Amino acid sequence: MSAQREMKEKNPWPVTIIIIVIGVIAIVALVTVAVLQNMPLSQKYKYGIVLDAGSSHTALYIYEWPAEKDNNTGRVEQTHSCKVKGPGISSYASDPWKAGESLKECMKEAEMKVPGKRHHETPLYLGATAGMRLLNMENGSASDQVFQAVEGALQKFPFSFQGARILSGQEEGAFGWVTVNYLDDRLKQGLETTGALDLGGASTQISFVSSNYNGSESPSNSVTFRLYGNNYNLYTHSFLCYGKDQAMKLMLAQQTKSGPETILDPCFHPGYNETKSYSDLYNSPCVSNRKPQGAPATFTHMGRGNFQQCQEVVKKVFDFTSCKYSQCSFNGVFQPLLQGPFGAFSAYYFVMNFLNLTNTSIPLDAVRQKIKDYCATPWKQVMAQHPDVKVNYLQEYCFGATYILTLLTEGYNFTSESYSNIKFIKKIKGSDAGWTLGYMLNLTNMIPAEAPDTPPLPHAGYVSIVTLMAILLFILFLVSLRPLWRRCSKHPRII
Ligand SMILES: Nc1ncnc2c1ncn2[C@@H]1O[C@H](COP(=O)(O)OP(=O)(O)O)[C@@H](O)[C@H]1O
Ligand SMILES: [Ca+2]
Repeated sequence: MSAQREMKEKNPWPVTIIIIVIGVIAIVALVTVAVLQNMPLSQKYKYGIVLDAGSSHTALYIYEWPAEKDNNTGRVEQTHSCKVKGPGISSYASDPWKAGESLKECMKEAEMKVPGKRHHETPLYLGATAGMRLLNMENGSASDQVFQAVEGALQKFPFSFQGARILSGQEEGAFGWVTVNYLDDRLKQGLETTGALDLGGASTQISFVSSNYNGSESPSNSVTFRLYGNNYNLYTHSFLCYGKDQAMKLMLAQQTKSGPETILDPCFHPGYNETKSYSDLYNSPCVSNRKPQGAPATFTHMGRGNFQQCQEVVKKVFDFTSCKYSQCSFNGVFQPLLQGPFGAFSAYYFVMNFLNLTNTSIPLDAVRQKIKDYCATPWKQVMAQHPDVKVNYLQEYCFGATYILTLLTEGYNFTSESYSNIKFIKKIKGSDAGWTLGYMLNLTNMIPAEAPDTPPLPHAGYVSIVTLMAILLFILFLVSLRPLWRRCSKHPRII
């Protein structure tokens, strides 16, 4: 026996150490291969841009999602938004090119925010809502010119421009509903959905799933979706002219039927006093046919600040007289039984948030009392208490809150009980509630009709199990060597 061999036989530890080292290397290699092979690919992002051309203003939203997850969704997030300066594009009817110009600043911002190498593949959409619907009704060629100007401006940017168009009221309602439920992760999990209430300036939408509605009664209010393997039969309706700003015109038209020189308006604060022009008030198709004959050029708009009386005037803008269906909301429009939780956004949120009334567990009577007190507050005092709020918004919160309450309770039939099912929201998980995200998800086919195949284990679970198994195998291996070691220690000279 050589001296070296003798050494090994005397001392088995070098062999054991080698076995352990090889074992550890094998485990590390096995786990590393398992982890790398199954790791989600490195996170590259894709982008999409949507311009919401509303009646009162335009906003740009940038969305981002992991590149390899186009079809697995639940992962699209809003990363940036930009508010276009100036009014909505429909206000540029007499100067269309300015509508295009107005978008440039936000578009430049988008160029900075989206990584350069993604510019060409980033889809860019512009959707216009009720402001352009009204302009199109009133003056089709002016609306075409505004679109030409806007398209011309957007095409100059390096994104993949997919067109500018007017959304139908149904699309606006349905995509708002998709957005809310997508962000809440309700679609993928097949959970009970949330209804969507959107209050714009020129129109308002209500959309929800009701189990007693299958679309057969009033099919024009029905939108069906198959999303992640679930069928949805959505009820949706958009009321043109019932957005906050046009509803105010309806309310003022109610009070200026006879063409008076002065009105004492219960929906404005006491001490409010402005001279307004009849032609401005009656400039929209929502009221143009009601313009009083022989009215003076202007009227003095004075505030009375009386919530109850304001509610009476506001009620008159809704027609509750006829319904040819089993049940209606107002203006003869079918509405099934309200069901489930609701998310109320856009002007619903702005107004209720201003009045600290977003908490819907406050009883309706207390909400009414708060609005009553607010409306009765003298205009001077209101202005002094809110020096940073734009006067244009400030003067309208009394009317806005009264209108919201009347629309919800008298219009849509929310009760003191079901009122608490409403949540006034601005954002969900960092993304604005509104139709834009749903619109983009739909146009990029990002919500699959069928549920995507998901691996039986999440990545972290998979890695843990592989690691645990490898360690267990190795321990088993060491244990199987135990008789060998025992022999070594009893007869250290013989292996
Ligand atoms: N800070 C705010 N306070 C009150 N109202 C607001 C505020 N910001 C926006 N709004 C209102 O929200 C509404 C938004 O409507 P918009 O989306 O432009 O119209 P539409 O959806 O009918 O085309 C407008 O009535 C606007 O006055
Ligand atoms: Ca809107």
